[in-house]
Amino acid sequence: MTTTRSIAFIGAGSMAEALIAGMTKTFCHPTQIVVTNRQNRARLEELKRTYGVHAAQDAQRAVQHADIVILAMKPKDVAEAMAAVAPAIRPNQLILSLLAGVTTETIEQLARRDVAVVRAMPNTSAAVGLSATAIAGGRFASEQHLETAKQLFETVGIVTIVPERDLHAVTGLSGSGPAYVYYLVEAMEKAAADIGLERDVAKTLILQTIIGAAEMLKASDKHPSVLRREVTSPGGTTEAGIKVLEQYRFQEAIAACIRRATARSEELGNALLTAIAES
Ligand SMILES: NC(=O)C1=CN([C@@H]2O[C@H](COP(=O)(O)OP(=O)(O)OC[C@H]3O[C@@H](n4cnc5c(N)ncnc54)[C@H](OP(=O)(O)O)[C@@H]3O)[C@@H](O)[C@H]2O)C=CC1
Ligand SMILES: O=C(O)[C@@H]1CCC=N1
Repeated sequence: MTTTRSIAFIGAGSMAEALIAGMTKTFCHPTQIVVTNRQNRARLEELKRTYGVHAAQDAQRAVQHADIVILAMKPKDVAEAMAAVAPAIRPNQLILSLLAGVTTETIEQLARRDVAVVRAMPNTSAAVGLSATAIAGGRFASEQHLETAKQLFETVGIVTIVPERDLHAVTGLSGSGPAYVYYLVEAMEKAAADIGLERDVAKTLILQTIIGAAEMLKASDKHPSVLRREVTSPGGTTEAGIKVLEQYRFQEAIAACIRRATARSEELGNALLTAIAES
């Protein structure tokens, strides 16, 4: 654990909290972190109480004293947030952005300085230390900046470094990915109720089925389609069930979903650029 870094969060929502929970275990001491937001003072106090971090209302001051500035507001709010803190940004800082769709170039532009920016796409499983995070460096980010970002995100799961052009796809795949799994679980729970299973029993069975399948995928070298076939006895129940999924074009629906989420990431970045150009 380093003793020299100080970290300012601009935005104190669910992703900020998930990161703080991980970072304060091995990356830094809670007192090295200061959290800021737009207006919700009670939320800052809550984070202060829970994790022992500092809470501040003056974001510019928080940024002035930080080595790492973490942007954790929604993409639509970043221009306003950066306008408030840009005067305090120094060239030797690292700006770490969690924002879906927003490029490092846009962040550099909003910072009004040649500053190191690393764009990251974690997911909400960071809250339990199991995020799948991808990161990419901007024009002024060095190997060392990427390494620092990697270490930071490793406190909440696994980290892979990708070219920035891949981050829209990563966002559509693993950034939004937990929601797809939850949607499947919702569907399974509804189906279980329809076929008359008691709610708690169904919930336990579904959860263990998901965990078991995920562990199998992790432990085995086999392709998912092979693992699927191993469940599927000829003329059995699985075959009958999968045929229905095929009739409903399940795999096509998933592919379209991920493509659309990927395109939406690009749209969020472009919408911000338009808003900046018009302001
Ligand atoms: N949720 C997810 O699954 C994931 C989200 N992301 C990205 O992480 C970012 C944060 O998402 P999430 O934590 O879900 O968002 P939340 O809505 O939970 O939190 C947003 C935070 O931003 C603050 N904020 C808004 N405007 C400003 C401003 N002008 N200045 C300072 N702070 C501001 C809000 O403060 P206040 O309450 O006071 O308005 C709030 O604390 C997003 O950009 C998203 O794309 C990335 C990966 C996964
Ligand atoms: O839905 C969103 O825009 C954010 C980014 C990835 C997950 N949640």
